[in-house]
Amino acid sequence: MLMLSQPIDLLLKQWQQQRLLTPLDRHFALELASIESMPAQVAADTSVQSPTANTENVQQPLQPDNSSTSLFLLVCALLSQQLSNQHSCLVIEQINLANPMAEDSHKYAQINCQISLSHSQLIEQISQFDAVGLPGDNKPLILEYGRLYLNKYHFFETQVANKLTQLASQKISIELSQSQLPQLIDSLFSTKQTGNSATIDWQKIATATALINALAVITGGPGTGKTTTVTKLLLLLLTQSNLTIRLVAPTGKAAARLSESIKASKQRLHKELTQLADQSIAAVLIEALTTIPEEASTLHRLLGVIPNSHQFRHHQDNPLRLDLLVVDEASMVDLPMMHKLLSALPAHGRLILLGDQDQLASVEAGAVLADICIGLKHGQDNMTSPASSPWSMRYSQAQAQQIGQLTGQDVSQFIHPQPKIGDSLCMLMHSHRFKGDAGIGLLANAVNQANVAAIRQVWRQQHAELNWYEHQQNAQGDNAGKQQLLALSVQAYGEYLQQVNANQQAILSQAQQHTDPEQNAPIELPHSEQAIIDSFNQYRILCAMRAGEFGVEGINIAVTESLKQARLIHAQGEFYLGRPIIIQSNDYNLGLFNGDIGLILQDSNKPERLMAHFVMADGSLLKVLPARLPSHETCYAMTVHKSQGSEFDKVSFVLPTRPSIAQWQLLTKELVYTAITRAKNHFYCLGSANIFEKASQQATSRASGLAWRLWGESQH
Ligand SMILES: Nc1ncnc2c1ncn2[C@@H]1O[C@H](COP(=O)(O)OP(=O)(O)OP(=O)(O)O)[C@@H](O)[C@H]1O
Repeated sequence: MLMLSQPIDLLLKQWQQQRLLTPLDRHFALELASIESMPAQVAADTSVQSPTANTENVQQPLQPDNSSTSLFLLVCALLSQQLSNQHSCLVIEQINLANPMAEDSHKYAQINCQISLSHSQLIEQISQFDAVGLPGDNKPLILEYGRLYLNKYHFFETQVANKLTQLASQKISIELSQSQLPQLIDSLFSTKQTGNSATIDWQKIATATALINALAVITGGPGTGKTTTVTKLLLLLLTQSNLTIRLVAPTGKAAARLSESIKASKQRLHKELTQLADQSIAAVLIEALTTIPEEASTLHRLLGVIPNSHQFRHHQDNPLRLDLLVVDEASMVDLPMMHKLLSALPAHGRLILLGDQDQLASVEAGAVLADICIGLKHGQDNMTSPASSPWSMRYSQAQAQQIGQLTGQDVSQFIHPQPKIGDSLCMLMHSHRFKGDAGIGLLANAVNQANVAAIRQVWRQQHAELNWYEHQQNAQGDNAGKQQLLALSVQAYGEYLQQVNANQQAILSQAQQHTDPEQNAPIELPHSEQAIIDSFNQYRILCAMRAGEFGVEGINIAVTESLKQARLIHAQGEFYLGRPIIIQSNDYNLGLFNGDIGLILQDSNKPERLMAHFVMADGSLLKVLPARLPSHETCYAMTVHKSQGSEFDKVSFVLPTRPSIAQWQLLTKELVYTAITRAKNHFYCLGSANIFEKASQQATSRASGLAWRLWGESQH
């Protein structure tokens, strides 16, 4: 069955040493082998270094190995490797039989293992193992349609698919003859605002979608009007009935931004409504507008964290008390979290998912939002070029008809014989932020379509809002691009640090005037804490990598040094005035979570004391003594992953100079797209054209059966 250069247990160890497997992957395989009642000499822990383990780059002759134990260990190691890389399962057909442990990008890897079976024979062999069962079996591994799962992930995936399909099938009936809804919709979506009455107004259709379906998934890139649309549709829903609505996002930062966006959108809408010609309609809408909630919380807070437990207070048997849940930044929600969220939804609960399907997938397993949307990829059936295929809606006849009645929009061209969950989906494609020929929008689109010619053209056009810093040596032997990046960063963070320093000066001069602290009047500071935090959030350096000179670690050190030289910071101790920090673990007692960003500032109530200042999801300010902070690091630069759900006026994106094989796996088009779309007005990139272009062509693919469960055979 196998051809091996060494016994499998030694090979597992070798792959671990070569970092193709993690220690966990290897132990997972060995542990399962013990359940499978494999021979002791193989199943036993072989963690002691074996003198025969061959890690040299020498090709050993392959020997046949027909033991099912060896095959089982190999398959378990491959499954665990997939799970470590955020896949939900191992797709047997995708195993490279000629060299199963070789990485895709590592074409010349030495061959030390081959599987001498066809994929279908391999599936048959795997199904014979004791530890492998069929869906519903109480076995550690589940094999279904050629996908091998850990039982737990199979359960999550089937539950998520079932709940989404069931929600999508729940229609909300509207008695149109007695409803004011069509007039209300018309009043909210005037042609003046959408600009062009001849084209389809997808925001209007997204609104109708959420009015008539218990599940609505509204997706689109930055500035396509997701928040504007959801505000309007909440308004319409609230004119119909009193609903308990909750707004959530995966992180505190994203929740705070959702709150801000909803508030801003309500204000804009209020202004528009006061100008409506029909005063009676305006009165109905303005009244409902005031009842739209503004406060958003994190998913964790909504579900009720139980400290030191993976369980939440709300679940299937203690559902959430709400009628409608709006989840923003849904692309960040991983498979286990989506399962927990859907299980906690009450039976009558409606769900609206908002997000950008093209952004980075969740940090943990799965790519739930992308899997939900994949059925809208036109031409997906032949899978020729999924990255660049266009999106196309997929409606049932009844849905198209109802949309027509509610909005006056004709979507009959999108009627599909097998709409599946398509009736619940609506994609907004027109960005109102990056208008026409704005460079950031054009670059984001070109990357999204993995279109190298278009990427080159956008850079050639020399848009004012796009700047390229090349990794190249200058006469002094320094990296010229990096020097430019550091100069820009000193200038950009300089504005924030000048405010911090101006406050310090004000405090010092006050202290000099009043030597008796008892007599100190409250100090009038030139800049409020909020203004300082807003100033810091104007600019951010986003790195593709964590480690190395051009990773978060190296860039943070370099920026700190440059700011010191510019005398903008006086970084003597660990906690110096103005140091930005990012939290790296959850502290439920303090209410701080992984990814929260804080600034070390003087406490306005007690200026002699430095405190870490955080803006919470509800917009309030949390001050924490530095000594009490959970693990954290400096945050002039952060990873693109951690920047999801945030936006900055200016963004610098840093690519590595010579990525390793492992680093190449992280350099994907979703990463580049996410970095670009964090920038509102200026995008700077430090890199090399070939790395930028190659990364833009690498689409993330997460093995999962969710798309197939939701959309059927064409996504198999
Ligand atoms: N139909 C429209 N016509 C004109 N401007 C619009 C329209 N829809 C939204 N906008 C404007 O576009 C901007 C972005 O809208 P909005 O915040 O709703 O987008 P979003 O998709 O939620 O963005 P983000 O990706 O930042 O969450 C806002 O200034 C909004 O007023």
